[in-house]
Amino acid sequence: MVIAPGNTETSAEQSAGRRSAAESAGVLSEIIDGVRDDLAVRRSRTTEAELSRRIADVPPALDAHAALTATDRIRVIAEVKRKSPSKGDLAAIADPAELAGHYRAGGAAAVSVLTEERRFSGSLADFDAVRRAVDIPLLRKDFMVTDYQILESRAHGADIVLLIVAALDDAELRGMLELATSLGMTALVETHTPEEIARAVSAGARVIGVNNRNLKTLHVDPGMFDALASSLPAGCITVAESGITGVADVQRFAAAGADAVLVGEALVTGGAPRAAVAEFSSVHKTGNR
Ligand SMILES: O=P(O)(O)OC[C@@H](O)[C@@H](O)c1c[nH]c2ccccc12
Repeated sequence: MVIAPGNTETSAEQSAGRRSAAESAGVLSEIIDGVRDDLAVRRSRTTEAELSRRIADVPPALDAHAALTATDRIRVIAEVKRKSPSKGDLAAIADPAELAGHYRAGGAAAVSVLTEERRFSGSLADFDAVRRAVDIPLLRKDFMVTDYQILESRAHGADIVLLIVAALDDAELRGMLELATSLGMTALVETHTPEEIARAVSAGARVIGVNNRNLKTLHVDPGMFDALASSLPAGCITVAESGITGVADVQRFAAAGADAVLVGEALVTGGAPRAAVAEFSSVHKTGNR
C-alpha cells in the first residue's frame, strides 16, 4: 500500500498528540493509580452489599444545594487538608473535628474532607471524625473512579461528592452523578476547561466547580474561574476552587459570578480558620453571570 506523504504526516502528528496527552495526564493519573490500589484493599474488606446495608442506617444526606445558595453572600466550602502534591506538608491537623468545628463556627456552608491517603494524607477516619463533629453538609474529597466510592461516601455520611471531569469518561461521569443523586447526595462536578464544562453540563451537573489548579500539571492560574465564567450555564451553582489566598481573591470570584469558593491552604495555614471563614463568607455576590 502506498501511503501519501500527507497521511504519514497526519499519523505522526496523531501519535505525537497521543504521547503528549499521556504525558500531560501526569500527576492526576499517578494519583489515580494509587487510589485504585487502595480501593482494591477496601473492596476486599467491605462488599458493596455491606455498604448498601450501612447506607440504610445513616441519616439522609443534607441539602447541599440549599446550603450553597442560602444567602446573597458567597458561601465557603472549607477544606481539611494536611498536605498536597503541589505544596507538600501544609498543616499537621491533629484534630480534624476541632478544625471543622472552627469552620462551622465561622459560618462555612460545607466542610470538605480530603480522604486520599498517599498524596494528601487524608483518610476516611478523618471524614468520620468530622462527620461526628459537625451537622453541616460534608464533601468527601477524593478521586472518584468507580461507583463503589460513591456508595462508600454515602455509607460514611457524605452529603456531597467530588467528580473530577478530567478523571472520568462521559459514561462514568453520568453514571456516578446519577448514582450520587439517587442516594440523595449532591455532586460537585469539577472542571478546568470549556470542553470539560460542556461535558459536565451534558452529564446533568447542577453544581459545577472550576478548579483554578490544573490537576495534570498542578499549575494554578488564578484567572481561570473568571476566564471560564461565561461558559457556566445560568441556573447551575458555581464554585471557584483553589488558590484563594485572601479576601481579595474571594471578592474577585464573587464579581465573576461565583456562588461559592472552595478553600484549603489559606485556612489550614492562616492560624485563624474561624475568622477567615467568617471574613470570606461576608463577601457579597456582586457578579451576574
Ligand atoms: O488549598 P487550596 O489551593 O485552597 O485548594 C483547595 C481545593 O480547591 C483543592 O484541594 C482541590 C480542588 N480540587 C481538588 C481535587 C482533588 C484534590 C484536591 C483538590
